[in-house]
Amino acid sequence: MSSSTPAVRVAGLGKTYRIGLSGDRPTTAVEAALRWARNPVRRGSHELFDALDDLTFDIPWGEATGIIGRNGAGKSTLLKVLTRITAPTRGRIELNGRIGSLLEVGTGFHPELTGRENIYLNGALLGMTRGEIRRHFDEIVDFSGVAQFLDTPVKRYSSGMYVRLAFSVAAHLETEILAIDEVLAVGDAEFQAKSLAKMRDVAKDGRTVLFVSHQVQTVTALCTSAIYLDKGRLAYEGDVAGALDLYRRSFEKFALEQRDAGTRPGSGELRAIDVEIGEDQLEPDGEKTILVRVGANPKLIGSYFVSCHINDVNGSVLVQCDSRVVGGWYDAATEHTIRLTVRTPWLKPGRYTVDVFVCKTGVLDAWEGAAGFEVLPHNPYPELAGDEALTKGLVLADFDYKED
Ligand SMILES: Nc1ncnc2c1ncn2[C@@H]1O[C@H](COP(=O)(O)OP(=O)(O)OP(=O)(O)O)[C@@H](O)[C@H]1O
Repeated sequence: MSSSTPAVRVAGLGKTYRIGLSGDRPTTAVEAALRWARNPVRRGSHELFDALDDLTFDIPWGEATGIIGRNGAGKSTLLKVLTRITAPTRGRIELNGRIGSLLEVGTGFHPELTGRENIYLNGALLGMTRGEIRRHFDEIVDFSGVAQFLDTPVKRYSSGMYVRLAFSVAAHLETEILAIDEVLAVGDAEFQAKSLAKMRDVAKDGRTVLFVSHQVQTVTALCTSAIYLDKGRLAYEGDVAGALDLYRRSFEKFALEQRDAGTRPGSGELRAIDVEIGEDQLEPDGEKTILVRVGANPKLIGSYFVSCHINDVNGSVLVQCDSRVVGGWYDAATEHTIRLTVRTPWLKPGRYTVDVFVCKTGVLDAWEGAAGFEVLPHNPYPELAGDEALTKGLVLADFDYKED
């Protein structure tokens, strides 16, 4: 690897999916909504969707580069294209070294083979000799902590064991470039910390790490540079702080845009007018009340229902709540304010967002990020408010729940 040529060079890279075919469908309503918002073009009889569009960038040697962007921005697709899991539709990729990867759990290993056999298989696929693999074998096994199960087929591994071994193989085999997707979040906290340290060492050795994550803290801790993708396009490349700033601002911008019902997905025959949370600061086990005011459309025949998602900061849906469960169907002839109450689960302190859907047979209105709330660290002495309780030493100050 010469330092004058970059580790990765990408020029005019694009990936277009043909959508509407089985297996290519969006998996969630929000996903469908996001696609709709990106105005897929119809070319001929197919609907084509640009998951990546005209990306051009270089990644130098020794960088740990974070790939940041909102859900559906194209982060995983970019890693899949770089690692040749999927072919690009346009453009050019230059990898000036071998690339090891850890993408979705379940890819990369052969389920019927044992841990030991998979280590050799992976090494061979990366073009390594048996001798080279043997040299790293012990450190791979030690790091992964799955020594006891080395001769067990990996299909019997838990997802945590699987990820530990897969990460260990990817990080220890001598590939010059390492591509890791969010998947590490599957492991326990201790393993995540150990993996981050390992990735930092890999970059210090002059190799290059590409890392996809929604976790702002992890990106800050690991990465030395970042690229920010927005709807499949490269919106920023540079330092981590700049990329994270854009990422944070995209949520505010998106929330503002979504207030304008005309920009939201859905048939529009009926729209939510307003969404409120009973209280915007809750205890971890507090009841979450979501009030959805829905307008009227006397021309709409039949009744509708509402549902909502509660999402964590990473955009994962934690709770889905649906008025149909309690027989909540509403007549569109008049305006209604519908109350959805979620009594469980216990939520860890942090910031949550709420998506609201007004539906009949299809989606009439999908309002992503319609409201948000904060779950506070539990105060066992509610008679003393926040700071006062802390200064009196009554509340444990070392809660581990630092959200960004
Ligand atoms: N095989 C496929 N066929 C059709 N569309 C696809 C396929 N794979 C991904 N897409 C679409 O391409 C877009 C980008 O997906 P990708 O998984 O790369 O995004 P991401 O930024 O990694 O999102 P997330 O943060 O949610 O994982 C999404 O809208 C997704 O639905």
